Amino acid sequence: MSSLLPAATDTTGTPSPAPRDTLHFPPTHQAQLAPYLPSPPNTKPSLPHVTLTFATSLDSALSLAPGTQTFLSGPQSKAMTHFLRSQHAAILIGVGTAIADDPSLNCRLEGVGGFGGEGLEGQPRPVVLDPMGRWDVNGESKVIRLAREGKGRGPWVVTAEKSVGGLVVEGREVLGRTGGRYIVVPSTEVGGREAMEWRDVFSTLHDLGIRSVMVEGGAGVINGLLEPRNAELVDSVVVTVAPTWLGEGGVVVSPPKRFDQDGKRVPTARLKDVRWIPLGEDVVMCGRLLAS
Ligand SMILES: NC(=O)C1=CN([C@@H]2O[C@H](COP(=O)(O)OP(=O)(O)OC[C@H]3O[C@@H](n4cnc5c(N)ncnc54)[C@H](OP(=O)(O)O)[C@@H]3O)[C@@H](O)[C@H]2O)C=CC1
Ligand SMILES: Nc1nc(O)c(N)c(N[C@@H]2O[C@H](COP(=O)(O)O)[C@@H](O)[C@H]2O)n1
Repeated sequence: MSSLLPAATDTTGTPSPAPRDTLHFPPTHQAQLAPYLPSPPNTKPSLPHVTLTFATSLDSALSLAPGTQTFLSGPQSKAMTHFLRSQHAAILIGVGTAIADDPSLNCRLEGVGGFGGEGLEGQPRPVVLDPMGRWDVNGESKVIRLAREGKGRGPWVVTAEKSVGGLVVEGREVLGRTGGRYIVVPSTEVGGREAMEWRDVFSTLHDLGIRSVMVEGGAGVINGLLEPRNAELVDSVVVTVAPTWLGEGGVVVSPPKRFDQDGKRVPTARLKDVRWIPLGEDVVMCGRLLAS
């Protein structure tokens, strides 16, 4: 992933103006994040670098209520998120987020493709984990519209073998036209759902050439990745903490309880190598998961 990207020019060599929603993240702040970014060589064979990142309230909520989108990040930390997006080959979200947010999942940082840069340089691949084929991806989905406008890539949708037969043809066609596709990952039926091992999801993405993944959420995805058995898959954690309490009923980051060999309750996960970076009214906390 690049840091200095060539400016897009028109046929006369004049730089094209960047869109109005273009974001800027200063180099001094970029340098503070550097230790947590993907940098080759990746030490995990056949797996990408994985960064777990999200914005949370002081009561650990990602949004006010299920099915709703809540803006927590201030302007500076939003620009930080887009800088992170520019540094990863893919952004992954769960289907709950795709349905609730209709997200853009592109990078709007100054200098990336579609935002002053050439082609799709620096644009990550959106990946939606949708084992049951619940996401109605269509021509009006924001991620598709942006891909059509050259401001992002077409999404890859990770689904279960069992769901393939039920996928609507329009979804397939819409994905195909923007360079997106469905990807099948092995799954096991658990309580009527198709559960996937995160190792299988990431190794499939690695097989498809993806060397770094920024996992943005939502709660189901994050809580699963914070389970001790998945800790070794996560390389960095970058959390934006916003100075607000959303109140009861929010969608919260709170991974399952953990017990030691004697059945005594212990913390589920903890970070090491922690750095706190104040950005506007928010604080961005970076770290690495302690091995369990
Ligand atoms: N503040 C922030 O930074 C962010 C906030 N959000 C917010 O989070 C909320 C959405 O969170 P949530 O509802 O938890 O949804 P998620 O986006 O976490 O999606 C959860 C779904 O993903 C699928 N999934 C997750 N893990 C697995 C697995 N191991 N194997 C197979 N499938 C899996 C399941 O789909 P299925 O149900 O089909 O089995 C599951 O129900 C929204 O309100 C959104 O706005 C989201 C991202 C970031
Ligand atoms: N960093 C961050 N801060 C917030 O306040 C958020 N609500 C989110 N949500 C994540 O970003 C996606 C929406 O942004 P785009 O439309 O893709 O620009 C959303 O789907 C979550 O993944 N993130």
